Amino acid sequence: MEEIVTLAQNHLQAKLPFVLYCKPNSEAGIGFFQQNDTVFEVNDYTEKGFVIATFDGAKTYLIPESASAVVHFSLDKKVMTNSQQEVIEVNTNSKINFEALVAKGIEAINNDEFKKVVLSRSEKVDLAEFDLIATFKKLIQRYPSTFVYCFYHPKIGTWLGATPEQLLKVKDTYFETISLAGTQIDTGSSEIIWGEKEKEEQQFVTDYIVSKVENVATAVRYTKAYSIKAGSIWHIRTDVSGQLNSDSSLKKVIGLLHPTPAVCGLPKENSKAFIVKNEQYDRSFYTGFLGELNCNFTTSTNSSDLYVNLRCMQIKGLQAYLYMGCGITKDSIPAKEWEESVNKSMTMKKVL
Ligand SMILES: C=C(O[C@H]1C=CC=C(C(=O)O)[C@@H]1O)C(=O)O
Repeated sequence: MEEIVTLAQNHLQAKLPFVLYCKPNSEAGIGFFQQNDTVFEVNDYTEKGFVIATFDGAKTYLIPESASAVVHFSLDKKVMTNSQQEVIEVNTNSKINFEALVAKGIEAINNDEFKKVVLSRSEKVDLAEFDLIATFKKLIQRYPSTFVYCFYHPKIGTWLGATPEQLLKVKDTYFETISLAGTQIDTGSSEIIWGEKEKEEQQFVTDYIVSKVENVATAVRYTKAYSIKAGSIWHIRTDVSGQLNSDSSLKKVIGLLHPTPAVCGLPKENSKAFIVKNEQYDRSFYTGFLGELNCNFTTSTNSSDLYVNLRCMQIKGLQAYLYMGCGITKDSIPAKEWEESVNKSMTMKKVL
């Protein structure tokens, strides 16, 4: 890991783009070190490299393999305990604004504008000091079951995160994706019980994904919903897989899935319009997607491995902008959704 730290620090100093990432439950990580500062964009999804796309689909950037040194590194994964005291400061204005936004979302659901909408907020945290690579290392140690990354491009920005959500994995015609929604904080109990609100919220995602992939694939299968933990947060998850039809391009499949009701809503267009109109900030790469495009850089085989950009933050100088969102249904309670967003923010706050 020390070699990669030096490489990344040199690239930072030279203002050259790079990305470091580590797949869920992996013993090794990968770094892409771009050799120039060109901004590359994905055109037709046949490109090879590391992709990062915005929520609104407006920008899909690439660190191309052809312009980069690709470096493998092993991880120093000493597991961190959660014993640290967590100080939760409540910003009253943010709470009032977020709860009002959620209430507006519930009202729109009651007016039949849509069935579900995922509403989010951004929180600025002032930092006394910040070390990008050290923070990335802390994310790896704390969240080994997630996709952890740190992305730097002098003309695009600095982002890092630890996401529990796969968007799409494709190898030849075989694909996998997941439906992830419903949140509860880990209390240490071995029995995880879900309320009807959370079950319904996750079922919306599963139904949407299955209905979309059935248009482009055969032999579609899905598991029973089960509980899964990321850091100190539990979610409900269903695994979906199948065989893509020969004319189902990556571009087509991603276009059908993204953004799923896990980060947008149902139906997609109405809920997206509500988000864009009412959230009053630009999600940018939060709830976009990122990962390997057309190459598994560990095995050098042709496959794609993409994740939804959750539990992430953008760094601007000595300020971190944290992003967190909550699935809103007719049964949502604004104060509970606020609390959920605070719990999600702790994923990032613990490493700052
Ligand atoms: C939108 C986020 O989470 C999504 C994924 C899992 C559970 C979610 C929920 O319970 O609302 C969200 O749908 C986020 O973490 O910012």
